[in-house]
Amino acid sequence: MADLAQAVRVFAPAKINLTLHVTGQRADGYHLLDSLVVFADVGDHLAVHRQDGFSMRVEGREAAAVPADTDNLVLRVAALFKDLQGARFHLLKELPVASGIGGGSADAAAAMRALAALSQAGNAPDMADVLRLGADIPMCVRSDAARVRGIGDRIEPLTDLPPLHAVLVNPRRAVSTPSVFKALRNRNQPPMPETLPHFADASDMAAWLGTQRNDLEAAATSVDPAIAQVKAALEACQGCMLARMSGSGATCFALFADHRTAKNAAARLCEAHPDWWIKPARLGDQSQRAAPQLIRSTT
Ligand SMILES: C[C@@](CO)(OP(=O)(O)O)[C@H](O)COP(=O)(O)OP(=O)(O)OC[C@H]1O[C@@H](n2ccc(N)nc2=O)[C@H](O)[C@@H]1O
Ligand SMILES: Nc1ncnc2c1ncn2[C@@H]1O[C@H](COP(=O)(O)OP(=O)(O)O)[C@@H](O)[C@H]1O
Repeated sequence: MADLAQAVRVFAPAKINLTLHVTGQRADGYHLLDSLVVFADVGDHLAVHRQDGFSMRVEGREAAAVPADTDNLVLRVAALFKDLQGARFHLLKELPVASGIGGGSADAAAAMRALAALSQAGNAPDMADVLRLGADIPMCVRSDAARVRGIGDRIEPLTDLPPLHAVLVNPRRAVSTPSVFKALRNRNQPPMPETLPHFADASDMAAWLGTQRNDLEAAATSVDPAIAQVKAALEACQGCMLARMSGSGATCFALFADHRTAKNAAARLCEAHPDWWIKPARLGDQSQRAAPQLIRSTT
């Protein structure tokens, strides 16, 4: 049998909630959601080496706000792996923290994919324990387009979505997810239709998305009014087919017909708002890109 790999690198793609309907609330306070989720070719990068004992280093443009101790979701998810003796993590942080695009969840999910490649089968943690760490983590493990219901635990893969071109914008202001859920007025909104339509192309899909919602948008905007400014700036971009907030904010996305139009819009926004985090992105299935890549092998 081949020896286990010694080290792998993994990409942790940003999660984008194209829709986010809040359909109820459980007795424990968690909200029931119905969300169409895709992943971006923008994200964090994690390298994981086998070693005895755990250690972590966080670098990159967005590293300052990220804990590098046992509060980091990477170390917290690693602690759930049975019999794992240790690992060295090196996180390159590109995604803004507490921004509604699941950065911490994406990192935790990337650590799970890496540790699955580095450890013996059977060591993997229970999904119920993972879900308690972060409701977004299970959907980020696959990093593939999905309809997500429950509190994030009912994941149905969506295979025939058209590729989407977007611009992601964060005003560089962290928004806390619990504070947004707390500010929510209506916790019982209608779900998406039981059967989603087939989309001929990106513009067909954007038109349908326009009939759906992010039910957290008003609550998040009451927590941080800068979200309204970000959304208005995206809506004013040439070729914008739809602008909406992702997750609990503050990141908003806009959809465009092609990558060139998205890149032009991003360039203009960068000129007008040099202090914002602005990225053109391709949205869809990132599962191949997110798969662990061997750094060194003993085989
Ligand atoms: C809103 C969403 C939509 O995808 O995304 P983000 O804004 O975080 O990216 C997620 O549901 C967030 O998932 P995640 O960020 O993992 O949240 P968790 O750490 O599990 O929960 C943080 C807090 O948010 C609230 N929470 C979270 C998920 C949920 N379905 N109902 C809730 O009420 C709870 O108050 C919980 O204590
Ligand atoms: N690897 C990580 N990256 C980002 N935040 C992390 C990480 N580990 C723990 N956290 C904590 O998780 C909280 C939520 O961050 P994040 O996952 O980026 O939010 P969101 O899901 O809204 O994008 C932050 O306040 C941060 O302190």
